[in-house]
Amino acid sequence: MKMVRVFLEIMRPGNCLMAGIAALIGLMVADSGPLPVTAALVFIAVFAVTGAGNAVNDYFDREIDAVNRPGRPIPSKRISPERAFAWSILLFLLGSAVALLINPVAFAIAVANSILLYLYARNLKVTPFFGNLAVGYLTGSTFLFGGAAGGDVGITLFLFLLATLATLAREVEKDIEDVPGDRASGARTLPIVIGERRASHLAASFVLIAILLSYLAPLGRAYLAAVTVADLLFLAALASILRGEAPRAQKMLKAGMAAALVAFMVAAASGMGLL
Ligand SMILES: CC(C)=CCC/C(C)=C/CC/C(C)=C/CC/C(C)=C/COC[C@H](O)COP(=O)(O)O
Ligand SMILES: CC(C)=CCC/C(C)=C/CC/C(C)=C/CC/C(C)=C/COP(=O)(O)OP(=O)(O)O
Ligand SMILES: [Mg+2]
Repeated sequence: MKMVRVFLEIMRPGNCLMAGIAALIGLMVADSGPLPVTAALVFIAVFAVTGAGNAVNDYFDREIDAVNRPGRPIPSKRISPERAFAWSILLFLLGSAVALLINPVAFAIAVANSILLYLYARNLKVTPFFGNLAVGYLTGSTFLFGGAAGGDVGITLFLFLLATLATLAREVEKDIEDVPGDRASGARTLPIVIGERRASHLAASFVLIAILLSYLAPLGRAYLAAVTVADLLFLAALASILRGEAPRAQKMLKAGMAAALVAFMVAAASGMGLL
């Protein structure tokens, strides 16, 4: 049982769940009456590919995590690097195969994201800003994947933009938080290259633009009420960013992202005539 649990733990199931929900929102925004089997395939594909990305990330990060996060599955020796790597490849293949059952566009996104997640973990992560850009695109792509499965990427492009901006801000704040360890290991992250102050101002601008754009969505009054909760959390995160409190800012940004998913679920439900 412990072995099964560590295979799930290395996937970071909380992130996989958020990503799967985002993809379902994209599906419901694109198609107000999706078939249950399509919804199941969308959720499974995104859950598997996201989990693969997290597992392969821990495989390539095992030396850094042994210092910064020794409790994680590989540095704590609860799973071998080889098994973690094999598990990630299996999940990439499973997620892409399930996406193939949906339609060719969904399959193309799943394969492209799988390759990008692998390259991020192996190389891209340590390149200034491009690593952040990759994670920002990948997070936003969950909505595009759901929209593609529903046959209309349309408005999911707007959700893609919001999610990418919020994730970019959070990734920059996580890099500011990690500057001591990254500097010691020679990683050239954005705050190390342009300075923490400029990097935090960039993160703040991403959050501000995302908040302003979130009110432009033609998604109904119930959505506006729900997204206000998310935007209040993003405003709190903005205050933390400007005060130089990166650890608090990145946690507040994740809370805002979760609240924003609820707001998008409200929009999808009202679009389906459920509200
Ligand atoms: C202003 C506004 C309404 C913005 C929209 C925010 C939104 C809906 C974001 C999308 C949330 C989402 C699809 C999350 C998927 C999973 C996830 C948390 C991805 C980004 O995190 C990657 C990160 O590097 C994981 O690190 P950690 O959380 O520390 O394990
Ligand atoms: C739409 C499809 C088919 C897949 C989407 C795939 C998704 C949602 C990816 C979301 C972003 C994500 C979870 C990326 C995984 C890579 C990752 C764990 C980045 C963070 O890693 P590090 O920068 O090493 O920081 P930590 O490991 O300390 O969190
Ligand atoms: Mg990592």
